[in-house]
Amino acid sequence: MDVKSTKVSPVLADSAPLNKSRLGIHSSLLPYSQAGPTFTNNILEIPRKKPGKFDDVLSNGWLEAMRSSSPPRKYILKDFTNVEVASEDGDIAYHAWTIKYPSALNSFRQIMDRAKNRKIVVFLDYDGTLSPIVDNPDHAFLSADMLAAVRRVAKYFPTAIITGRSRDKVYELVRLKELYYAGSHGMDIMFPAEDMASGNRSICTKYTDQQGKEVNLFQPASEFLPMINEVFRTLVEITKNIKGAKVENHKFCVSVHYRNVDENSWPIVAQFVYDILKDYPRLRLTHGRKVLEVRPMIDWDKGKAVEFLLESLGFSSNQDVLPIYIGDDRTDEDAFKVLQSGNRGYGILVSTVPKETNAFFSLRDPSEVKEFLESLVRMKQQLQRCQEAPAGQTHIRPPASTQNRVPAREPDVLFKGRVGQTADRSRVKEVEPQAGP
Ligand SMILES: O=P(O)(O)OC[C@H]1O[C@H](O[C@H]2O[C@H](CO)[C@@H](O)[C@H](O)[C@H]2O)[C@H](O)[C@@H](O)[C@@H]1O
Repeated sequence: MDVKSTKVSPVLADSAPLNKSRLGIHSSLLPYSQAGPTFTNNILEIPRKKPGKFDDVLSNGWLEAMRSSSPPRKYILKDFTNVEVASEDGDIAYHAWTIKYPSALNSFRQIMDRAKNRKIVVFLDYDGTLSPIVDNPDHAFLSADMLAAVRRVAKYFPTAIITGRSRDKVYELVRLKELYYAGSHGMDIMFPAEDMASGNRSICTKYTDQQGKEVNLFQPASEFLPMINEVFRTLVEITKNIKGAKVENHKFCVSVHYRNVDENSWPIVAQFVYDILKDYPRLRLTHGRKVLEVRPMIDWDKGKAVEFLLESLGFSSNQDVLPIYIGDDRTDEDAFKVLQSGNRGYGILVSTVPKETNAFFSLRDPSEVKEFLESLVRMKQQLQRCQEAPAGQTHIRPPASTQNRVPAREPDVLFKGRVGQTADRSRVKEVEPQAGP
């Protein structure tokens, strides 16, 4: 990772925005916010817009991306096979997709073979990966079982959560001190000072946390803090009359949720965000699951955060480590790409529907994520027991939950150094570039 260049500035060259803010709201948006969208007889009226003027968001692909962030049940399988197959319940399509992106549970032995003599490092996304997607982002809690699984996995493997949420917010939801946390899509990383390998120390800010512990903070977008706050306030104001819209401040990025907005009003949400980005050329958009995310235009993402954390843990050598990243979202693709390049590790996409991805394996939903984490723990425990067992009694069985998923094989073939299957990179297509203003 080129963190050194980051030290100078990770910010892509760009002109500064015109800061004409008044009352905390960008002045170019005041015509909207002063009059504001209003409802007459339940019909949303937006004063400044001419009828039918959503050309920007129609032509730049935003609306299409917004719709595809929640794929229809009847999914057309055409991107990854030569034939078009329509499946009423999605099962056939899903099954065909898992040939290309096999289940990480079914492939557990393969993953463990690859982990031989390597340190597994676990990276976890939060929403849609550890907690199921729910309508209200404030109610995205971890189940007690998932919390226990994450706690156990962190006992045996370095484990980090990398999320689009703010670091504080995700910590409030997880509250496990033994994890590493990267909030704001990796733009806010906290790392215990004493554990940090020397390389990255110089680009961090020292900070003493509430418990008096020294931590290092890496915040490559810190100069954007006032701008993000201003954009947050503006977006709250201009969307306040759009029923169901919700704006969240995640410190170095802002989320505009449209999950609970009537689909007819999605163009309005999109146009508001689009107009903001026109006024703040140093900000950009990424699409998440029924959420538009406004973030600084800096060369930093979840993939860069994975590299930063691996280096901070002292695992810059590809040979010593097997990073596993589990995520469900488009923003997780940056991390999948990093692991895919040079066959460094495994990305695992969490999805109940077929999706084009840079991940290597798949899992259906958070309950399968939990099962996978538990399998990692059981495998590690078995290994430890083996190491303590008298010589000659070192047979290892895969964890019970994955035993019936793997093809029958001699139990001790595992960990005998069989080379793990090499990634067939030709199968992976580029993901759609994120739309910009
Ligand atoms: O990187 P992540 O941890 O996956 O965070 C991405 C976004 O997650 C949250 O929104 C998503 O989950 C919500 C709760 O299930 C759901 O209501 C929403 O529709 C999803 O987009 C979070 O609220 C966002 O701010 C994050 O950016």
